[in-house]
Amino acid sequence: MAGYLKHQCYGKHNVRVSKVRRPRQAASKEEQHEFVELSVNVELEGDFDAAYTDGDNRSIVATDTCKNTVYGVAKNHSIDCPESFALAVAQHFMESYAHVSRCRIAVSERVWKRLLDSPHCFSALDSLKPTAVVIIERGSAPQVTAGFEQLMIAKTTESGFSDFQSGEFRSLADTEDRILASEVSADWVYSNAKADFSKDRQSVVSALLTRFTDHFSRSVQETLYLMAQAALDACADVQSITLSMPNKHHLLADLSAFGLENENEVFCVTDEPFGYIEATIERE
Ligand SMILES: O=c1[nH]c(=O)c2[nH]c(=O)[nH]c2[nH]1
Repeated sequence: MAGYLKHQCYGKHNVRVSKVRRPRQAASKEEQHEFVELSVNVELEGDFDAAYTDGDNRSIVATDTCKNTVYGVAKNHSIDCPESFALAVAQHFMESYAHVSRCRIAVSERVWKRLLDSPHCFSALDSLKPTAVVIIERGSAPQVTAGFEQLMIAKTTESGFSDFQSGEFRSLADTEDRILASEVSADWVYSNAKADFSKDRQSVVSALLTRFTDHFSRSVQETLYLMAQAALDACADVQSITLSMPNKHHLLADLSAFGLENENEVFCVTDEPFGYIEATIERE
């Protein structure tokens, strides 16, 4: 054979699981349901070389078993947040299979919110998607990363972009008043796995949003940096945070051909191409 097996990793992706909790209200006989839905990626590394090189499957935990493990852990544990569920699944694999050296569990949540006051009807219109990744290497403490995707935010003033490089291909004019819109993704890394994940999640999101509103933005880059610093200030257990803030352009529509003035009122919304802006801020 011309090559050797340098790296291998396998598991099951997009294992979708939902869970209903049916606590009975003390005061009434009505059940007030709670509903959570997660999509889970399982990846295992370890002593599986022979399956690749010799067709020897004896060490393989079937990906079907990986899928079933997600359902089993969902049955045996309450699903309080993506972080604690990812930890429980990762710990299950590490405790059950001594030849697994590293387990990575990535979870993303679809948030179902109670519809009106119904005890059992929900809607999932909310855009923010909580995420978590837990990695356990044998002999090391779990490494927990929490985050979210698809947080749509915009400000219709208090944003400008000026004094940037002039060059052969610059056409964009300086502006002191524009729309700033983004679909934010965040990942924050914990310094330990014993943090209060649910409380910290609320604090991080609230700090990010508050900072977004409270200043004149000179660029997406500056706003991203200020938001990330606010998140670190809000949560002592967070070691670093990565924010990705694509600039979803709202460009002033040129209505001059129709004899119409456009006083920062009507915009062309473009999905593509978009500005890509990302940074990681690490606690000093
Ligand atoms: O906040 C911004 N940062 C950029 O780097 C950039 N580039 C651009 O065309 N518009 C913007 N806006």
